[in-house]
Amino acid sequence: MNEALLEVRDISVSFDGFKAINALSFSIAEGELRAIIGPNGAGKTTFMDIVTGKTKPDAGEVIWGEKNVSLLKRQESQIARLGVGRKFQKPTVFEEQTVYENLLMALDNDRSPFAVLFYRHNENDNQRIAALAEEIGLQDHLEKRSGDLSHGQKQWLEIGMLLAQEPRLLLVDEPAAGMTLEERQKTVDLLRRAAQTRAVVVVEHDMDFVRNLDCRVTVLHEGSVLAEGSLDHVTENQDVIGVYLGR
Ligand SMILES: Nc1ncnc2c1ncn2[C@@H]1O[C@H](COP(=O)(O)OP(=O)(O)OP(=O)(O)O)[C@@H](O)[C@H]1O
Repeated sequence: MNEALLEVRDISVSFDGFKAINALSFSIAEGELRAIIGPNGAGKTTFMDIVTGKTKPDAGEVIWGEKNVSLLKRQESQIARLGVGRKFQKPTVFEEQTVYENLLMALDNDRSPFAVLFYRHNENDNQRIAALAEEIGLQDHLEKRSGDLSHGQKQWLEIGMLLAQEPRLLLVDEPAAGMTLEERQKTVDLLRRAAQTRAVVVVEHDMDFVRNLDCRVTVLHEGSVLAEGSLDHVTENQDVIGVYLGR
């Protein structure tokens, strides 16, 4: 019986002989908020690529959910349907559409082609969109063209679009990049709120942001876990200090 929502076991991957991920093992619990930090090239993005099926490791296992499903045998689209959502660094909202329309498109409505043909906005969708907009702090911008949103607001909209699909695990890559201080604080609040009902894994370089997330931190270095625990705990670790100061 596997109690973790996601477990990576002893995974390795090499690119042209260079080990980007080296016997990496760790797990994420259901509903957990986790930050992953580490210097450039530590393997953070490659880890996300492996979980989402974009990159297949040379060795190891990636185990998902209470049924211990192996994600390595699944394609990217199947992994997304199993409940893994990924937020890339650059926002990719539909700029010409309003906030409302972007959220509507993202709703995971199971409609037959026939139903789509006769689709009318229904009260249920409207309520879900209102709740999502509230969750991402865009409730007063529903009719705004998405291209006119600030960088931070676009990022929140994209997070909202991912939440619309009700993932059990949300992977977020460097959300603080390019944000104002105020936007960062709102993003921290948003991610902490999101993690109340699902697991959220945040890759981030900004240490103030990570501190404000106030969650367990995993430090990656050369494709393995170097340290894990609270931010205070890992920043006192001599190996971590050495790596960050460029030993
Ligand atoms: N497709 C690829 N082909 C060759 N090398 C790659 C590939 N993807 C990643 N790498 C290398 O693997 C190592 C790990 O990269 P990765 O992007 O996962 O690190 P990271 O921790 O996300 O770094 P950063 O903080 O800079 O985003 C790097 O040395 C990178 O150059």
